[in-house]
Amino acid sequence: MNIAILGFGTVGTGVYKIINNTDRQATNLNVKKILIRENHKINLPEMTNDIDEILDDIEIDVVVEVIGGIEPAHRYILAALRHKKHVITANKAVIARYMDEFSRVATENNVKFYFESSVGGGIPWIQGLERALRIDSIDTITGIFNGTSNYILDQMDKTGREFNDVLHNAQELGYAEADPSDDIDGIDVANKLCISADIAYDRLVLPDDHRLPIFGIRNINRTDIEYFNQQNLTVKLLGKSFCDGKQFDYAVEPSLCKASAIEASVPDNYNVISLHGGTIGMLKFMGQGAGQLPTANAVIQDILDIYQGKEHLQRAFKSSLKFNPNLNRRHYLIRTRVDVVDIFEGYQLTVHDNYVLVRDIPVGIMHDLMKEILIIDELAFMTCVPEDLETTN
Ligand SMILES: NC(=O)C1=CN([C@@H]2O[C@H](COP(=O)(O)OP(=O)(O)OC[C@H]3O[C@@H](n4cnc5c(N)ncnc54)[C@H](OP(=O)(O)O)[C@@H]3O)[C@@H](O)[C@H]2O)C=CC1
Ligand SMILES: N[C@@H](CC=O)C(=O)O
Repeated sequence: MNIAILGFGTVGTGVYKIINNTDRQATNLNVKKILIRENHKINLPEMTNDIDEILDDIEIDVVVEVIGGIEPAHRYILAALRHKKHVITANKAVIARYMDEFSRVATENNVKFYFESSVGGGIPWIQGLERALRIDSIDTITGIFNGTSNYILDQMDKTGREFNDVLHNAQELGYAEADPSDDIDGIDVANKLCISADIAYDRLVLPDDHRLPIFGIRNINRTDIEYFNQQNLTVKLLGKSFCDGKQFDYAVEPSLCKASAIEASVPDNYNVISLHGGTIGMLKFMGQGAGQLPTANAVIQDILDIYQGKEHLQRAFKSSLKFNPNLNRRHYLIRTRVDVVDIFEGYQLTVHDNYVLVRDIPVGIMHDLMKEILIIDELAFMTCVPEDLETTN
């Protein structure tokens, strides 16, 4: 099979390396063309600056889009599908926005659009989710979906280093997005949770929906982490969605995990993503959620699925499930210099050192109120607290 790689950065280079160095099934694959930016120097025979050279090459079967971002990735993916080429992409930002359009155009042109690497890097999460859906409805999707933020929190916890210092490391290791704000503000998790919910619920959940509760780890500091540690708790950035058959919710938020929770001990750039289905119960998928070779590995698994004629699930996005950001209520710890008594009028508040515990508040309302607090105190931080935690008494 002849392949074109669009974008020769961390993941694109990884795909090229694995294909050219394996003695297993990927020996049936050949990288024929690599698209690089117009102003970049051509230093490999496969390289070109001209997308049309790839689109018009009838020998190219598969286009791997790993440029990232929305445009021109969106345009190139559509053009490749319309030129009857299968498309594989790791680009969750563009998939989360255009999953329905890509799926429809792929079907119209009788080609495949696969994206295993877009959620959970090297973890076979999409495949696992699709398999689970053959039997069960999924009522829970939850987990650590971002390698960069997990690496930052884990390193801050283990080494006591500062946030920016560790973020810089994550960038050097190839984990972070071109704009790392996406990693630390929860946007990347939001994109991945949208893709997962699209598949699980057969309903499009668009990341631009301003009602989605999304809060990242930008404001966490070492003192927060030390305080949580004293209580034997570990903070993780989680994506969460629950469905009761008629409605679903959705949240991206820092969450405290007890030492006994699997999530608490997920290290470095690893992710753990869970689903719950009626007959299978809870299923957890763990592996490296970011990084060159694990991500490239998942890209190549998709190519091999096409090579072997393996069909992935097709969704029509026809479900009438309603989004309700306040479907669930949780407890939250907030660190802020703002007097929050009036803001949380009607809710039970307890002061714990520099933190205020708000009990039993609907998730969507909590996120909306936190936006108000951030206008006055831009360094404020909040985290969800386990329901049965003793300190909440
Ligand atoms: N890194 C990871 O661990 C993972 C990444 N992903 C996703 O994979 C995609 C690629 O990520 P990654 O490889 O890390 O990103 P990089 O920034 O390392 O690579 C992207 C490459 O594409 C190039 N590029 C940008 N625009 C164009 C263009 N118009 N034409 C040709 N080349 C272009 C960039 O060049 P330049 O440097 O000059 O901008 C860069 O070389 C992203 O969507 C990311 O979200 C998914 C899972 C894991
Ligand atoms: N920046 C992302 C890369 C993989 O999706 C992450 O850190 O998880």
